[in-house]
Amino acid sequence: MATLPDGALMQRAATGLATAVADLLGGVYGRRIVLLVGPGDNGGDALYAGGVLARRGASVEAWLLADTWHDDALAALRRAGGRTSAPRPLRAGAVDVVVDGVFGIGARPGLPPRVAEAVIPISSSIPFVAVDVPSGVGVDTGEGGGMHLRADLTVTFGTHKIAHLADPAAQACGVVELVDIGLDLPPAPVESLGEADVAGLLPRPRPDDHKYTRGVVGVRAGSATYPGAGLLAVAGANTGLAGMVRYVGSAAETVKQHHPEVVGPGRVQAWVVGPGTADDAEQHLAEAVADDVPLVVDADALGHVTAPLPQAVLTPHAGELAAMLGVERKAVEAAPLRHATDAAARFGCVVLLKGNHTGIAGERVRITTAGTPWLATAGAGDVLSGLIGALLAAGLAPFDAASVGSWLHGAAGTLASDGGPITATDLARAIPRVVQQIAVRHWGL
Ligand SMILES: NC(=O)C1=CN([C@@H]2O[C@H](COP(=O)(O)OP(=O)(O)OC[C@H]3O[C@@H](n4cnc5c(N)ncnc54)[C@H](OP(=O)(O)O)[C@@H]3O)[C@@H](O)[C@H]2O)[C@@H](O)CC1
Ligand SMILES: [K+]
Repeated sequence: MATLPDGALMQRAATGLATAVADLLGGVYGRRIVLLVGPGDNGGDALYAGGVLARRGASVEAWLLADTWHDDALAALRRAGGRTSAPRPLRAGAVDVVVDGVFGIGARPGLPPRVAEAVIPISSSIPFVAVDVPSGVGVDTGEGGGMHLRADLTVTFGTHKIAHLADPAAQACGVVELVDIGLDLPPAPVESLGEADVAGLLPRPRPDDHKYTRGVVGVRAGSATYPGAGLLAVAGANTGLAGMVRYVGSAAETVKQHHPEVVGPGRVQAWVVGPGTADDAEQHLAEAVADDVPLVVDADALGHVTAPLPQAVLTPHAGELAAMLGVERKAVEAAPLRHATDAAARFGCVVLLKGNHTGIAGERVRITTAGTPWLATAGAGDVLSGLIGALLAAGLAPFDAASVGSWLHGAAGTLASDGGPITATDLARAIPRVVQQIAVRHWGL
């Protein structure tokens, strides 16, 4: 900022914001726009963007929701023909868009009563565009906590903030659009893999490979009561990413019928332990740990993790993590990243907390944004643990195996779903197709 003329970054931000609003509205002339304006530069961005839109023929009114505001930005809006007005209830169709410029990266979580009173009587059918973040969310934690606004589109600047990635705040952002304002940024404490990152991390078979050099993954899952969990964990492991899959458990007959290439007990480079193992979970976990290879611990086996497991990836959902940490499920859901990080420190390993945006805590934090809400279906977690096990067996470090596995799982869900419902079996079948698309796009095969 020191090297740029005063206000240059804000002008870039406001121009990007105005363009995004115009795109959303499909035009500017004659559109009716309300700006919710707070005391800081976030309100300044909204006011400057309002000025740009007013010049292009929009009717722009600013609701000043704090005792102070960005003076120069308000003057610019006025010069362009915009006006200020008092908050009023807005019925459906009363205006075309509301722009939330109340608080940005300077926000404390929660909303003052004056803002809440202005916003509550606005019809939920009017589109909201958040400037930088929906006001009131925990910008640097993704935690929801108190009251906050929700957006259909969030226009952010320079880089994504944790609130755009981590639930529950991420769910309040709608579609997130990043405007490049030319910042030079340090390494991020939280990362989100994209397809090219996954392409760089995925194990790639070499010409001199054979099945054993590509890694063998062992699956300890399923029981007489839950043979399906064993089958689905095997389906996730048996997607071609490792050289071979072994199965150990009481669903061996069913597994053999569905997966003729899967073999029985023997040496493995990684274990998957837990899905559907019921009463056998503790013994399976003890035997897998005794092998001293990396392992995925899921479902029934999670309750038997008491000591640190340095080579493990734990894959709980919110309820399982709550039980492991002795807290309420609600507490985990309100602050998933914090609880995953706590668990990673406590159990000395990588913790992958499943959710809308899955969080992976290890040496750093990664958040998976790939996926679809259709993935919330029985057995999808079993497929994920099998898949991560295969990546461990293929030689990825636990943190990479968990985050790459989670990304592939999300992408396979999206591909299989194509906008409609899916089963865990559809999901597993789509994994090789996702890998094939990555290979074609990024490896030049
Ligand atoms: N930096 C950059 O690179 C660029 C930044 N840009 C833009 O600037 C934005 C950041 O602006 P900002 O720093 O002025 O803070 P902002 O969020 O507007 O508000 C702070 C004010 O709100 C108040 N307040 C906060 N929470 C509150 C609450 N819950 N309840 C009540 N009051 C609360 C807070 O009060 P205080 O905490 O001081 O008591 C303070 O007065 C950023 O998001 C982006 O839009 C771009 O233009 C380009 C480049
Ligand atoms: K905002």
